[in-house]
Amino acid sequence: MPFKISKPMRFGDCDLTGIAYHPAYLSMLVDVNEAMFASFGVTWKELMYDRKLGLPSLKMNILFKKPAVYGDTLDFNVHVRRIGKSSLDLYTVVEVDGEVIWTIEQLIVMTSTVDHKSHPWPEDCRLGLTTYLHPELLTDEA
Ligand SMILES: CC(C)(COP(=O)(O)OP(=O)(O)OC[C@H]1O[C@@H](n2cnc3c(N)ncnc32)[C@H](O)[C@@H]1OP(=O)(O)O)[C@@H](O)C(=O)NCCC(=O)NCCSC(=O)c1cc(O)c2ccccc2c1O
Repeated sequence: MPFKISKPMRFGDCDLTGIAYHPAYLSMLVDVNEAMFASFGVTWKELMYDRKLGLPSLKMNILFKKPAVYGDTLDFNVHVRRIGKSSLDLYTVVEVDGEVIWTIEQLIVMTSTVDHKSHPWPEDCRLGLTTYLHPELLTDEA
């Protein structure tokens, strides 16, 4: 089962032609990633402030298939494809009324915010992420 959450397309998320502006999508994606961690009890605030850990993206591969417009509801489906020692391979499918609007392959690496080097996943994160694990969605290009 992927992690699922919905987000409204607001007026400020759109360009002058009325379709989604892609930086707004990426900003929503960060909120979605944060909500996924919160769903298994790990808050980013605690990770960053107390444990001094960060979650920068190393790689993104985005496909915009159809435009979304003001008033649409974006349904995010986040699949965990692989949990490495410090890396995390996510595949997110975003739909409006069951139609795929955009997809993103995202490689995140857990890092120390002290030296900005990679850091192994803490056990609670690894366990929580396993909830959404779909290794069958891994592709050779990932
Ligand atoms: C992220 C890096 C520190 C990694 O450096 P490096 O590659 O030297 O580290 P390792 O050799 O230890 O590898 C770690 C891990 O990554 C895998 N890997 C490395 N390169 C690749 C690759 N090209 N393709 C696939 N996989 C790769 C490697 O196999 C290891 O996997 P394991 O699972 O085996 O451990 C360094 O690259 C770096 O600093 N990059 C810059 C990151 C950046 O600036 N991103 C821009 C956006 S930042 C951002 O979005 C963001 C930052 C935050 O601090 C946040 C904090 C909290 C929440 C959100 C944040 C956020 O969104």
